[in-house]
Amino acid sequence: MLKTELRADLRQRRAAIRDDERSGLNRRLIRHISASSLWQEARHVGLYLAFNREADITALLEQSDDKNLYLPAISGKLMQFQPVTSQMQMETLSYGLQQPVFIPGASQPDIDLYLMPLLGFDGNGNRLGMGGGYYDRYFAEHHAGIRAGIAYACQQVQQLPTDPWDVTLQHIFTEQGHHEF
Ligand SMILES: Nc1nc2c(c(=O)[nH]1)N(C=O)[C@@H](CNc1ccc(C(=O)N[C@@H](CCC(=O)O)C(=O)O)cc1)CN2
Ligand SMILES: Nc1ncnc2c1ncn2[C@@H]1O[C@H](COP(=O)(O)OP(=O)(O)OP(=O)(O)O)[C@@H](O)[C@H]1O
Repeated sequence: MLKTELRADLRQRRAAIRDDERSGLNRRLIRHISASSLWQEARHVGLYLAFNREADITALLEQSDDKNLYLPAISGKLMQFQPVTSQMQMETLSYGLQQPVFIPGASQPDIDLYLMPLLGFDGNGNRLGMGGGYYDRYFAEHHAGIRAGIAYACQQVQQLPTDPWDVTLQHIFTEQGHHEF
C-alpha cells in the first residue's frame, strides 16, 4: 500500500478509539515510559504536544523535575527544538497544532532522547509520520540521541513502505509496553 493510502487508514484507526478509552490508554502509555530506564536516565528529552488524537503524553511535562524538556517548532520546511520554560511563547498553527514560536537560527540543544509522534510503525522500527518529512530532515542533520516512537498499539502495521530518507525508530512505546528494535 502507498504511504498516502496507509496514512488515511491509520488516521481512521486512531480516530476510532473511543474518548473514554483514550485517557486510559494514555495513562498506561505514560506509565511504561516513566518506568523505563530510557526515560529515567535521559536528561534532555524532546517530546511533543499531541494534536489530532495522537497518543498524548503531555502529562510527562509534570513528571520531569530532573530533566530539561524540549518541544518542536516548524517553519516552512524546517523543524527546531526549543526548551520548555515558563516564559516560552506559544502559537497555534492553522490546523490546531500548538508549538513554541519558531526562532530562526536558534542554537540547537543536545537532546539525548526523542519521544516522537507518528501515524504508523512496523515490527522493524520503520515509522510513518504525517508526511511533512520534518523529523526525517531533522535527523538527517542530528545523529545523536535515542529515537523512540510513541503510539497506540493499533497503529502497528505488518510492513511499512520505506523511502531512502526515512529514519528508523530504536524503541517504541505503546499502551501495551516498550519494545527495543
Ligand atoms: N504533535 C505533533 N507535533 C509535531 C509533529 C507531529 O507529527 N505531531 N510534527 C511532525 O512532523 C511536526 C509538525 N508537522 C506537521 C506535518 C504536517 C502537517 C500537515 O500536513 N497539516 C495538514 C493538516 C493535518 C490534519 O489536519 O490532519 C495541513 O496543513 O493541511 C502539519 C504539521 C512538529 N510537531
Ligand atoms: N533528509 C531529507 N532531505 C530532503 N528531503 C527529505 C528528507 N527527508 C524527507 N524529505 C522529504 O519529506 C517528504 C515527506 O517524507 P515522508 O513521507 O517520509 O514523511 P513522514 O516521515 O511521514 O513525515 P515526518 O518525518 O514529518 O513525520 C518527502 O517527500 C521527502 O521529499
